[in-house]
Amino acid sequence: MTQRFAIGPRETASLDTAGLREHFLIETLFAPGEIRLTYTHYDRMMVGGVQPAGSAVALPCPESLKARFFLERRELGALNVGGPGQIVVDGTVFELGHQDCLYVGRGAADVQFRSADPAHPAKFYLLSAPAHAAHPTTRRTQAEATPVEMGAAETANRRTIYKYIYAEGLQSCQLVMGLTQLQPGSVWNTMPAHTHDRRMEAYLYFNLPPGQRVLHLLGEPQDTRPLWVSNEQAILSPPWSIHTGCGTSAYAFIWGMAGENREYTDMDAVPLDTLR
Ligand SMILES: O=C[C@H](O)[C@@H](O)CC(=O)C(=O)O
Ligand SMILES: [Zn+2]
Repeated sequence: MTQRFAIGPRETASLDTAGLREHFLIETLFAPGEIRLTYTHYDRMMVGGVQPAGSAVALPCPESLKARFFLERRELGALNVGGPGQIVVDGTVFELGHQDCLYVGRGAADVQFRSADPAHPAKFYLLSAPAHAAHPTTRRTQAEATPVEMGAAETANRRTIYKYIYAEGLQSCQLVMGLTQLQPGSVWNTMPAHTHDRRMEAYLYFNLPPGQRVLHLLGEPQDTRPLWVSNEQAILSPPWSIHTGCGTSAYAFIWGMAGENREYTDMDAVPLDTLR
């Protein structure tokens, strides 16, 4: 498990490209047969990926958690961006197709990830936050995640938003999680940009065609920095930072948050003409 310390706007503004990438980019989330976890000190959110191959991969309990099992004091959101798979929680099997989501509540002692077909593996993107209560382990399929259309072709940001874990959806302590798919020809996400200093956020960019990239923007609204991101890489967004991006083609991303509340609409929009 790797670790990322929380840094503030002043240190961020002094970083060069390599420094920005070291702090805010997670380059590899998916490797065959492996689970990869990054412990961030932004709201203690853990960001990870697991790509089961021929056999099941268990959710480990890293020593640094000082816990008896991973979810002893945590909750987990898992969203499948690969082929069909299963998550087995204390013996109960949940089938997860492409872009289906499972919320796993505090207290689950044994969590196993499986691919239905190792030749077309499942890829579960994982977010985990500290939890003070046990909410039921529940699946929400993409079909159940009521799509909302946003943006317009004229501003190159027509996109569909699917919400899974949030105040009106799957219940959690802190976690908020969903997916945004850009329409063909649209390239801008989350524009106008916003902050929400009550919550950190992480993005996993995916569904990016080979050779295409996303130029992600972070930083304080009046002091922004670019970060070039490839398919299936994740970025961390501190609570004080904007998080927006422009692709060289359409793409999708999973957004996830932890912090003070679970209201999807709690965002402080930044007027476009004030961005620097
Ligand atoms: O706080 C909310 C998050 O930044 C995302 O949900 C934004 C997003 O998916 C979009 O506008 O496309
Ligand atoms: Zn946001």
